[in-house]
Amino acid sequence: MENISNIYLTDYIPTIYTTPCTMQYTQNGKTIERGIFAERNGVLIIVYNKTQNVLTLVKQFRAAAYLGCIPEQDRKGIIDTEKYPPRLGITLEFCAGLEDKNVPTEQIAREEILEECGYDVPLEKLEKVCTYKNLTETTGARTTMFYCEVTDDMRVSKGGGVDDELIEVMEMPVEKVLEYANASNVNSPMNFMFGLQWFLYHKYKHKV
Ligand SMILES: Nc1ncnc2c1ncn2[C@@H]1O[C@H](COP(=O)(O)OP(=O)(O)O[C@H]2O[C@H](CO)[C@@H](O)[C@H](O)[C@H]2O)[C@@H](O)[C@H]1O
Repeated sequence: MENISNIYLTDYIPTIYTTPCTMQYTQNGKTIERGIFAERNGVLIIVYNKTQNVLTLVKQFRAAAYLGCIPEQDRKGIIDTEKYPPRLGITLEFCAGLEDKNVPTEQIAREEILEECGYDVPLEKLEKVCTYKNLTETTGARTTMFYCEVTDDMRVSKGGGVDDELIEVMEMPVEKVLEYANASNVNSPMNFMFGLQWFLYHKYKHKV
């Protein structure tokens, strides 16, 4: 996973995943401009394997998380990977994915669990938690969070993602996840911290 080299930034190349734009509006007579990096809506699934009593998480290299570790003055040309090793961009997250098909959100979530974590779950196993905004100022996209309990017999593959995804599935006892999340610097997104808090409060306290 960390075999990453030849990293450099280019001008923005349009993709179907992100749309940068500027919104202008007049508020109380004053013209305001706001830069927006619109992105697609997505799903996040807290997967708990109740045979093993572990949370099923995913580890992967995230380009934006890596970029955030590099000061602006060192972003020109080929990035110095001795100074900024690619492991800085490896994050631990809940299973997640973008709503890139015109099918119900539950179906997107089911497919992400299969592709990333290797569990084939019936739709009725998915418990919708809530839908929330990712970042209100920069993207405005929403994520629908689900909770899903799985058992060993639902495993049909190793998971690991599809196409250019390179995902390592990490099945961790809750105590280990808590140890990780209690560090002063955590290489995980806000939705991981939120999902973990939700799980502890609504599910885990009833299990111990
Ligand atoms: N910005 C981008 N530029 C180019 N290609 C891209 C891209 N984002 C995705 N892709 C392509 O789409 C593929 C599938 O992505 P997924 O649907 O699995 O979403 P991902 O797990 O990256 O999380 C995504 O969805 C979750 C849930 O909303 C978010 O938390 C997370 O930030 C978001 O990356 C990637 O392998 C990549 O090829």
